[in-house]
Amino acid sequence: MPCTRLPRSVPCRPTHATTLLRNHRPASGHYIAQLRERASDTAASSSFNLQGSARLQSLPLHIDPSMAASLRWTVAVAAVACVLALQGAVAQLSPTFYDSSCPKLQSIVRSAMAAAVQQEPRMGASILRLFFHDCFVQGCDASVLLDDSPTLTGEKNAGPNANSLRGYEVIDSIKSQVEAACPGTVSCADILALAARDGVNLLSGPTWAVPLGRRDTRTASQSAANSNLPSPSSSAATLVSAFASKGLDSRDLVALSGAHTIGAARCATFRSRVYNDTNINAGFAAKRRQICGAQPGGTDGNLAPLDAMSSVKFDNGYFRNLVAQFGLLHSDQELFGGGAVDSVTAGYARNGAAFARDFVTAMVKMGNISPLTGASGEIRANCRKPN
Ligand code: HEM
Ligand SMILES: [Ca+2]
Repeated sequence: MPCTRLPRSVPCRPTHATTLLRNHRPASGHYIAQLRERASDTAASSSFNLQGSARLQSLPLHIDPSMAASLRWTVAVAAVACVLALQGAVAQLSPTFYDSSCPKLQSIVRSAMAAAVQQEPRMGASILRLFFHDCFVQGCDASVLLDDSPTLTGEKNAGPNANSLRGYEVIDSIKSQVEAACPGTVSCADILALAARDGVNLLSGPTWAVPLGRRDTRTASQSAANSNLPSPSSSAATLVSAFASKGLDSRDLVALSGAHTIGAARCATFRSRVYNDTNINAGFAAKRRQICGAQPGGTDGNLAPLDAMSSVKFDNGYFRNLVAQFGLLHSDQELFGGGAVDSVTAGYARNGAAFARDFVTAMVKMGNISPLTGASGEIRANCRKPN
């Protein structure tokens, strides 16, 4: 007798899901309908991630009930998804997360970013970097956007961020437009993810569907910002391990470093390279020394483009620079010149489309670092402070 009725008392719990899988026989659509109902009940009554429930609900609709094998497979998938969602074992972000709750979201972000980039092209770069510095510290949870307050030490004054990160007002302005359209619905963490994507695309880079559904943290970690964010003096091995500790491999490292195809850096971050490194084009080093004096101090804030060829165009110029020893940061040049990732860098220098493809994949991966979902965290009203 196929299992056609699930007692209402059976919750969506790991043990029960295992039982479900073991006892399951080719079943009817009725069974699936109950499983769906169970999933949405659970969603309503617990911290079950709503996206997980949406996924469960859409699963069986495409199944022909006469196909016993696929039906069994569907039940297995649904049960496993239920287990994982309840355990919070998988981050369940989805590009359609706000489709019904905030249909204008993507167009609001896009047009605000278009205005910001038109006013100052570098802003596309600055917002992209904000997203990186968010994701590497406690995950993509908008911790980077929190201001210091008497009760909270934020990340903005951490070494890698102070006098360096920029673009906070652009995020504030997008947030207030989004709040006006859909109050209390969209997280600052998701706004940042979308704005970073649009900044890249507005500077002629690729575009992609951004998985959404992150929530905002109530805490920040200045110490993690100081220790997790790689320094421009890092070696290749240090960079590889910093990225590995975030679940990103060396190919992701190289692709994501391609973000330095746009934007600028301060002398404070590349002075030592242009005065001391030997793996640098001599003429290029001499030119950059003219921007920065030999001593720290007055010229620390002077800027040079990270990509000498085209710092407002998202292309593969960054990698072509590296192959010619025109890397601006010591850490940039570490990605080419006798190390383990040379072949990846050279590949991107030859093939801009391959870079764009891998950059998108790596951005989605980076955006998946420890998001808060379900009932964790909150939807901040103001990106600068917890509710
Ligand atoms: C691999 C390790 C990385 C290191 C050591 C590094 C370091 C730096 C440094 C020192 C600057 C200049 C900051 C300043 O002068 O104030 C910078 C700028 C920038 N970084 Fe990175 N970065 C890394 C990876 C990334 C990643 C993964 C992204 C994004 C996916 C990124 C995006 C940017 C952008 C867009 C800028 C220019 C920002 C602007 O013009 O406002 N970086 N980075
Ligand atoms: Ca964060």
